[in-house]
Amino acid sequence: MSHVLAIDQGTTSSRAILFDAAMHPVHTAQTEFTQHFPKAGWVEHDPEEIWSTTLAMCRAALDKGGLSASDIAAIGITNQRETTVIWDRKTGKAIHNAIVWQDRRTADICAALKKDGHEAQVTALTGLLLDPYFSGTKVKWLLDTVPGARDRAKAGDLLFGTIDSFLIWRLTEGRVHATDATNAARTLLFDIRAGRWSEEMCAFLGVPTAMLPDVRDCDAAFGETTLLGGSIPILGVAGDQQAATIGQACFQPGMMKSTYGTGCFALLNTGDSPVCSDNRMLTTIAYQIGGQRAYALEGSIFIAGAVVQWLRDGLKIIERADQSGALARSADPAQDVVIVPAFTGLGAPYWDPDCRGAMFGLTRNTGAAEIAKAALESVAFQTRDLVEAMHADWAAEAETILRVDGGMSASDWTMQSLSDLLGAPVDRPVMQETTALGAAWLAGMRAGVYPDRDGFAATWALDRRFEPTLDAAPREARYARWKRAVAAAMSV
Ligand SMILES: Nc1ncnc2c1ncn2[C@@H]1O[C@H](COP(=O)(O)OP(=O)(O)O)[C@@H](O)[C@H]1O
Ligand SMILES: O=P(O)(O)OC[C@H](O)CO
Repeated sequence: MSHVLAIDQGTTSSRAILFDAAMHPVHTAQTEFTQHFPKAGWVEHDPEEIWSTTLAMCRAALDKGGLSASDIAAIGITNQRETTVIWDRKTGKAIHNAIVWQDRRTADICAALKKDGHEAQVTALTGLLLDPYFSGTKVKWLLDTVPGARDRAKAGDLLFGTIDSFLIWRLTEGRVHATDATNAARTLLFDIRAGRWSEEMCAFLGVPTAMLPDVRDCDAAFGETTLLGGSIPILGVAGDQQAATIGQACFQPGMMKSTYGTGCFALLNTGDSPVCSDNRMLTTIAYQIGGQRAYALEGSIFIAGAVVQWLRDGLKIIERADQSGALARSADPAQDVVIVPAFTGLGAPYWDPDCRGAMFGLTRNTGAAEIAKAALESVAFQTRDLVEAMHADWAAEAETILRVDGGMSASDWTMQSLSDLLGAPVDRPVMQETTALGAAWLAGMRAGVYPDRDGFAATWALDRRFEPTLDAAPREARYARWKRAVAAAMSV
């Protein structure tokens, strides 16, 4: 019983990571799976492939470590959030492909509800916006589109879940239909203050309550699986961005983490009462542990590391992502190129799905280095937008120190520019597997093999602190220029 198995079911890959008794990741198995794009703006996953890759990775991680079920104290699950599955209670088969969080097919439903003036009420209940990003309108679309689905759902024959619920159902072979509070908080169906499903939102979107999972704490018991060669309890569940918040030990109000993967998701812990945003941030549940709920303000940026992929695969000015920093460093400091990377619209705080990317400040001397610099800086400017909005919403007494993680946080150049443009320190931990660690800690703590919250927080270790090196005047001038560039891109 020396290890904990974390399942990290993400947007592009399924991973299983084994953590040892000292909470170190010791064996990892990972595989990508198929992305389906049936129409422009639609993104689907095959639930059977999500399940088969997840189970295969769990078995592969155990094999790599030469471990068996009896060595595993508990399983923790973390997952891509909002992605929606509806399945048949008897057969366990999904009635349609999963509709992924990136999918825009319900934009018209959202626009119509917004036009009718419903958004303020929806935000007050759920902390979210009327945007296709969230699960609620995806469930409505499925129930409206798949023949007979709504009647079957009303009769209790169909079940809804985000990916965590679907995996729990499969792992427990149909014995447990449950989710955790962080995943529930992303559905548009959950009353984040009362901590239960909102009958009002369910009625509003025509979602029968009979199909909803039981909502539990992140460190609750979610049943047991016997599919890995013996019985293992599932004792931890959190959406991936919340799991990273936990993994970064952001347990005090005012602590903030930002994860730089394909996109970027920043969460600011606001303590035990929800903060309503006047600046188009989301209000969400950061975690619910031992019956205690903490809330967060969240800002979601759609393009972060993806801008580096564009430098590599689109412009072909680098061969590998880790070359982007050196190229940016070689840029002519006299040129001030700005890139607004709105390749798929803009997320927080602008929420403009129709905006497209733009580049400003080009001269005859502009080359690959200046473009790489502007691309990396766009991530810093977008983070500054989120930090500004969060501070306007919630006047923290203490200075906010940002804890960073995700693939792009490996770039020293980007993290330094982030600190410079924020005018604040940026802390990068030694442990980069923060998302999986968050899920593993929840499960291991509940199983009694990992320390309590304070003990866990004490294990957080700094790899490097980036301190601002830019004076306030040039910093503010550059940020003002970014704001003008965004306004111009949105006006075209
Ligand atoms: N050294 C680096 N410099 C800049 N960007 C990087 C670097 N290493 C990885 N990235 C970017 O980070 C992203 C991958 O991060 P990851 O956390 O694995 O993302 P995801 O979980 O969304 O797949 C890619 O978009 C890649 O371009
Ligand atoms: O799977 P990721 O890392 O792309 O994260 C997706 C987010 O949970 C979407 O809200």
